[in-house]
Amino acid sequence: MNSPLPPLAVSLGDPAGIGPEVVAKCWDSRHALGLPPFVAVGDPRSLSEIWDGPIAIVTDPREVAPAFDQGLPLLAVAAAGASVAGQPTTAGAHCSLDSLELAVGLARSGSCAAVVTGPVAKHQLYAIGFTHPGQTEFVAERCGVSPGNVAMMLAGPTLRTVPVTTHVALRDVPDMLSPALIEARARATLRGLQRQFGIEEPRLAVAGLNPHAGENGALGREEIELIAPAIETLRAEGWLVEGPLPADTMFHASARARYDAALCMYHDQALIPLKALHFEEGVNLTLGLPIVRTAPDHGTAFDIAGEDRADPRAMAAAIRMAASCARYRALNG
Ligand SMILES: NC(=O)C1=CN([C@@H]2O[C@H](COP(=O)(O)OP(=O)(O)OC[C@H]3O[C@@H](n4cnc5c(N)ncnc54)[C@H](O)[C@@H]3O)[C@@H](O)[C@H]2O)C=CC1
Ligand SMILES: NCC(=O)COP(=O)(O)O
Repeated sequence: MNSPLPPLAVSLGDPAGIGPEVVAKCWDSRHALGLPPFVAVGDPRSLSEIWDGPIAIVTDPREVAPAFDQGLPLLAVAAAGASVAGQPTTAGAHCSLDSLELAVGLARSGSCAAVVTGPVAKHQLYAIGFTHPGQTEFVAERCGVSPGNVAMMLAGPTLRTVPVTTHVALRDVPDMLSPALIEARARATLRGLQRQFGIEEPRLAVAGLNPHAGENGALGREEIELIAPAIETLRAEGWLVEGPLPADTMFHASARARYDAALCMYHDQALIPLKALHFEEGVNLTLGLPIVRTAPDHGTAFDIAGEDRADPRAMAAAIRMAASCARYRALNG
């Protein structure tokens, strides 16, 4: 018989965002949503302000499984100052970073099976001196992996996408692209499909950067000079890779059936199709790490925080996917 996984660590994200609400709703519906034991990591007041359910304060992940049916287990990280939903503060940004740090540490130590990160506001973090583009790169660094060697995958029921460049200005994208970066993201994606999803021979579709994938160089030369050479290298290594494909025709239903993941050149090229199809259940996961990390695809949604309107399904999908990837890794190494 398989031994049970340790609990998952779920950071609440920005205390003024919808992270606390969707985590609380996940706990409320844990049986219906099929969720394994998890421990929230963050500010208790961000929960009690928007939820009157039971909170079980724990100090050790080993207390989580026995407490899980009594209340939402919480490892407390207090924010300096009150937390008001919809009103982000500098203290809240510090709290979201401390919660992320603790949750990642729990996964790295093995006392939690995986980390699921709640939404943070990037501009709030940048304002307190956070130098990473996002949580993806922060987690990579904490795990001792170069940010270039991880992949930010957005996954839904019928589509998985990975942007080569992540949180950068669009005007900087062409200069950041290189065959080496495209190859590194592709390898992290392909190995992640094998290692976390059990797809033995993964198929990767690679998007072009320019309209019509450059139209033979008439509409841009990145496909010829950067993307096609990277694809050739990957094919020579034995990977099943096609492209560069025109991005506008690679996401309809019959095109999606031909690949396991789409490698895209920039953030919106990857995230628009995923969120258009699967916003309510989209999961962001980081491939290439020694730990499992997932997150819901949405952000802090300050515009609806505290109004009991936040949909918990993406957080639930992130928790389920973290558990399933952790189980797969535990069984297959
Ligand atoms: N993984 C993360 O930590 C992410 C963080 N962000 C951050 O979130 C902040 C806000 O970003 P936005 O682009 O406005 O995206 P957002 O996802 O926070 O909100 C976009 C729209 O969707 C709605 N929405 C989002 N999640 C929802 C849910 N679970 N239920 C119901 N409605 C929901 C919001 O009310 C809003 O109208 C930014 O500062 C960004 O940095 C954005 C995406 C991911
Ligand atoms: N748009 C995706 C996103 O913002 C997720 O970023 P990260 O904080 O998980 O790196």
